Formats: sequence, structure tokens, C-alpha cells
Amino acid sequence: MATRVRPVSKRCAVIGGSGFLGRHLVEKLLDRGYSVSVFDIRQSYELPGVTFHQGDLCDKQALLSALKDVSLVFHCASPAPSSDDRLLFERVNIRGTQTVIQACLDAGVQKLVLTSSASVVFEGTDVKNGKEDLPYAKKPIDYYTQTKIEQEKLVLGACNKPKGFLTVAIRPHGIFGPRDPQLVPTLVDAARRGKMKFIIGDGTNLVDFTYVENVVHGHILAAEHLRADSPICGKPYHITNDEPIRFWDFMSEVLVGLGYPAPRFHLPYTLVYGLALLLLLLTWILRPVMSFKPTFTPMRVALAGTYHYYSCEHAKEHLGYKPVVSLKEGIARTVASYPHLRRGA
Ligand SMILES: NC(=O)C1=CN([C@@H]2O[C@H](COP(=O)(O)OP(=O)(O)OC[C@H]3O[C@@H](n4cnc5c(N)ncnc54)[C@H](OP(=O)(O)O)[C@@H]3O)[C@@H](O)[C@H]2O)C=CC1
Ligand SMILES: CC(C)CCC[C@@H](C)[C@H]1CC[C@H]2C3=C(CC[C@]12C)[C@@]1(C)CCC(=O)C[C@@H]1CC3
Repeated sequence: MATRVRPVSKRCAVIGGSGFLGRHLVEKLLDRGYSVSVFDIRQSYELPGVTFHQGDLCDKQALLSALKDVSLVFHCASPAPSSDDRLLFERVNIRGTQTVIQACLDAGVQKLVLTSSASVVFEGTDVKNGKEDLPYAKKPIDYYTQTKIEQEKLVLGACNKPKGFLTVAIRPHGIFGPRDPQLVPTLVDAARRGKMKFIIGDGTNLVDFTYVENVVHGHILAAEHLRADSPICGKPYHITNDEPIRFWDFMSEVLVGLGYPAPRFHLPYTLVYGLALLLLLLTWILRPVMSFKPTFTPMRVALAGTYHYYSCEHAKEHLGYKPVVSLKEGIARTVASYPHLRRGA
């Protein structure tokens, strides 16, 4: 059994701490006795024990004031994948992350924990029980993934034991839970528009969905195990619920929990993927005159119709990781947290 490692300093910073994952992380850090400096482009709440610093992470001076007297930094800021804005992703995820690293070095930060993504190895084709030694996607599925790859390389490459700067990356997959602005709201929006009647493919594809508290747990374990003599320095770790589930069973459980019917009719994967590509092309052509966001993007169709689940054995071995909330409990808590998204609400 892994030993519990005590944090050296109890002051840390969460870059992206106003976001979905970031705020859950901040709340757990406070529970564990840390004081937290949040750096984010927006401030979405107030909490005792938290100091807010509003700014863009591409601005080193702004970052430096948030990193004062901080020895541990969590970097979980990113533009939303649905924005699909190449220039924004490159600016924030690549150049912004270089700025974060430089600011950490200038401020004397000792540990940097990056929220990466398991999708850095996903190319739109099946991944079954993928381990961390899978190569990065050669043809990333979108700009978000492409820049998450570069971001992870930068952070892991910056790990420098002689300089006393240690880094690690957590690769979660399909994070869900209360206050998630993406997964459940998108699903309900599609259901309300009558678009959730169909299952893409045969519906047997297994996928990881990870309850947000498990992702938080993985981050804190990584931070507290990050020492110069630890095997985790400069390494990525998958963090999942360790309970792969059929993509369409997960969607159905959430939909039914919120009072919507489960999808029933099957459509061939290649047909829907082709239609999604056509629709994307149409949005590009029509952009000068009108803009609309399709629900079924090629990326979502690929995620909905393929296997993509990952092994978290390395996290168990090196971090003593074990999910703290089961998938069943996570779904129940999530469904209960969205009364306003229930059918008829
Ligand atoms: N959600 C998921 O399923 C998964 C997420 N991840 C990763 O987890 C991390 C957190 O994701 P999640 O909580 O879902 O995302 P959120 O969008 O909820 O949180 C990200 C936060 O970062 C902020 N931010 C964006 N750009 C900047 C910037 N230039 N400077 C400062 N702050 C900025 C966002 O502000 P604003 O909202 O105004 O843009 C937001 O508050 C991300 O790195 C993401 O790539 C990985 C795997 C799966
Ligand atoms: C309309 C339906 C076919 C799909 C609705 C649910 C989707 C919005 C989500 C299902 C899988 C999710 C997912 C992500 C975002 C939300 C989904 C597409 C990520 C792309 C978020 C960022 C990552 O790093 C990887 C995630 C994979 C799973």
C-alpha cells in the first residue's frame, strides 16, 4: 500500500481555478488545509481561504503576482474544446503554457502539476486499455488535442531535478460532475431538440467517464508524491474511474435520470461521421454570412462511436490512486445536481 506523503508547504496556486475542474480542485485543497491562490481570466465565486487573481495566463507579470510565496502550482486552464479556435488554442495552450513555466521558474515554484488529457493519444480510432506509453496522436482529432499534446510535452520537458523544478501531468478522460458546463448541458440540449434518438454505431463501444472528484484526487496525489526521488517526475498519468462503460449506456443513464428517453435507433458510424464532416464544411463556407454550431461535430461523433478507455495501473502503482467515487454514485450525484435541466423544468 502507498504511503501518504505530507505536503511541504500549504500554499498553492490553481491556474484555471474558476473553471469546472479547477473549482472542485480548489474546494478539496481547502478541505485539506491548503491556502489557495486562484489565477483565471474570470472570477466565478468567492471562498474563504482563496485569493483571486484575474488575468490572462499569457501575461507573465500578472501570473507572477499570483505565484508569490507559492511552491506548488496546478495548471488546469484551457479554452473550451468546443471553441475550435486554432489561434486561441495555440496562444493559450502552447505559448501561455511556456509563460506559465517561465513564471514558475522566476517565482521559485518547486512543483507544477498539469491537467493534460487522455485524448493526447486519441486519433479517432479505437483505444482499448491504453497505457501511458502509447505514442502521441500523429493526426490529432482537432486543434484542442493538437495543442494539449504540445502543452504536455512542454510541461514534462521542463522537469529539472538539479534546478529543483518538478513536473507531472494528469491525463483525465471525460470528466463529469456537478457544475460541468459541457457534457450534461450539451447532452440535454441535444435531447431537448429531439437529437438524442439515435445511437451512433452498434453501441457496444466502451469509454471512460471520470467523476470530477476522482480527477481532483489524482491531481492532489500527484502533487503530494512529486519529489526529486520519485518515479513520477516528468511523467504523464491516466486518471479514470477504472470502470469503462458503453458510451451509449452512460448517455442513457444520464438522460433517463433527468427524465428524457434513452436513444434507441442505430445509425451507421461512417454515415454519421461523413455527415458531421459535411456539416463542418458547411459552417466554414457559410461563416461570412451566418454562424451556427453543429451538435454533432466530427470530434463528438468519433468520441461517441469508438472505444477509448485507458489503464490507470501506473497511477495506482506510483500514486496510490484508487477512485474515491464509483461511476454509479457519480452519475447519481451529477443527475441530482442539475434540477434545472430535468425534462419539463
Ligand atoms: N472536461 C473534460 O472532460 C476534460 C478536461 N480536461 C482538461 O481539464 C482542464 C480543465 O477543464 P474544465 O474544467 O473542463 O474547463 P473549464 O473551461 O471549465 O475551465 C478552464 C478555466 O480556464 C480559464 N481560462 C481559459 N483561458 C484562460 C487564459 N488565457 N488565462 C486564464 N484562464 C483561462 C477558463 O475561463 P473561460 O471559461 O472564461 O474560458 C476557465 O475558467 C483543461 O486543461 C482541459 O483541457 C482534460 C480531459 C477531459
Ligand atoms: C451530442 C452527443 C453525441 C454527445 C454529447 C456529449 C459530449 C458533449 C461529450 C461526450 C464525451 C465528452 C468528452 C469531451 C467533451 C464533452 C464530450 C464530447 C472532451 C473532448 C473534453 C476535453 C478532453 O480533453 C477530452 C474529452 C473527451 C470526452
